[in-house]
Order: sequence, then structure tokens, then C-alpha cells
Amino acid sequence: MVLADLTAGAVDDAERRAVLRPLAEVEKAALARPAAQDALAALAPASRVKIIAEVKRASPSRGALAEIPDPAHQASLYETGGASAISVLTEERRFGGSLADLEAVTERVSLPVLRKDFIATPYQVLEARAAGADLALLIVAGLERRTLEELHALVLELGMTPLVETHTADELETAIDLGASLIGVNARNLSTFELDRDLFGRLVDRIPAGTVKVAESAVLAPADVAHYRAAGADVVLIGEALVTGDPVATLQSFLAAGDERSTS
Ligand SMILES: O=P(O)(O)OC[C@@H](O)[C@@H](O)c1c[nH]c2ccccc12
Repeated sequence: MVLADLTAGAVDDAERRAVLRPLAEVEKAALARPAAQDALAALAPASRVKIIAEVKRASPSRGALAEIPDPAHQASLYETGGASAISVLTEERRFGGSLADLEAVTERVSLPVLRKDFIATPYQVLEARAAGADLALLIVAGLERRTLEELHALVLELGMTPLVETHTADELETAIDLGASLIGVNARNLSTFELDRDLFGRLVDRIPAGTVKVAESAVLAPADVAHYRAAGADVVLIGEALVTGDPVATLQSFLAAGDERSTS
């Protein structure tokens, strides 16, 4: 199973980092940071769709996407283009990211920043905060229930916002049980890499009012943003289209597409 491999690899890499930088040290750095931003407020439902713009060099399903020699510059273009938050892929093996990318981005932009990785240990959550992240991704499919609960609690304890990612009705139920305030539905199955752009629309009615709803992946054109917005997305998370095209112009056209009233 691919998701299990990705998670095992990410945990392995974190264990290697922990040899050089023990947990107590990272914890100290995490607690010394100024408070995390209120990402939930930044992503709250509004008259306009909001975008989490992702810094992403590659992916196992799409291969190499963009070099991104200066991730902080890329993120600052996202800020200029009207993004509401930034996502930084820190997984090294298949996505070509790093914690250094995350740190560079949090130093440069004033928007809330998400650590996008296969987080499965408290160490990785502490690393996220120590690097200045305001949000941390937790993928329901990749985690045992107890671990998910522990990590969710730790993210909150550190003042960050968990983005709880789901891909099935069962996973969504788990996210809701957890009390997640920010729930994502990923159109991409992380084990088969198949895409289902209509999944968000099929699951959205199960998400309780008061939860911020994020549609993740598969936005390549303005019409895809309009599609997710019409289905009820408060926020859309976009990577590939922003790293392969002009980030500012693309964001502006995507935000405008979200304004269009659906006729169906
Ligand atoms: O590049 P896209 O199709 O716009 O997708 C962005 C984002 O949703 C995707 O990178 C993603 C969603 N969930 C993840 C979990 C791990 C790694 C990556 C992801």
C-alpha cells in the first residue's frame, strides 16, 4: 500500500533527524516560537472561496512538476495572488520537499502556513511548530485511531490548527468524531492515486455546520474551482496548477471563477 510506504519513509526520515536534533530540543524550539496564527479564522467561510496554495516540486503520481529554487519567493507570489494560506510539502523522497522549505516560507510570508507531510509521530508535529508552521496535516487513512487522536490533540495543544484529511465516508466520520474543525476531502486516493473530482460533492453533506470544508487536489482549470465552490467548498487546496503556471495570474483567475454563480 503506497500510503503506508510514504508514511513509513517520512517517519524513517524523521527518526534520522531526531538523532541529530533530539525531541527535547525540537520541543524547546517549538515552545519558544511566537504563537501560531489563527488559521481557522483565516480560512473561515466567506462570500469568496479561499485558496490554500501549495509549494510542491513533484509527486509520486505526477512526477517532477517544477524546480522551485526559491520556495519562499513562490509563496510570496501566492500571497500576492490572493491565497488565504500556504501549504508546503516537506516530504523529501517522493515530493522533493524539506523542512528547510517550510522554514524559509514561514519566515517570508505573513499568511498561515501548513506543514504538508505524512505526519505520524509527535516529533513531526513538534518539528512543524519549530519551523513556524500554523497548521499540520493529519491523514486519517494513514493513522491508527489512537495515534490520530494523540496527534490531533498535540497539534491543538501547540496552538496550531489540524487539517484532517479524508477520502471516504468512514474516514469523514472519524474526522467528525475527533471534533475536527477543519476537514479536507482529498480527490486523490493516496494508495491508488486515482482521482475523483466528485468525491467532495458526494461527502460534503455529512460534514457538520460550523466545520471549515476543504476540497483538495485536482484543480487544473478555473472551472474546477467553480465546481468545488458550487458543491459547497469553503476552501480549495491547489498545488500542481500553481507551480506549473504563472502563480499570480492563475490564483486571480481561480478566485474569480469561485465567484461565478452555479446555474445548475
Ligand atoms: O497538485 P494538486 O492536484 O492541486 O493537489 C494539491 C494537494 O491537494 C495534494 O498535494 C495533496 C493532498 N493531500 C495530500 C497528502 C500528501 C501529499 C500531497 C497531498
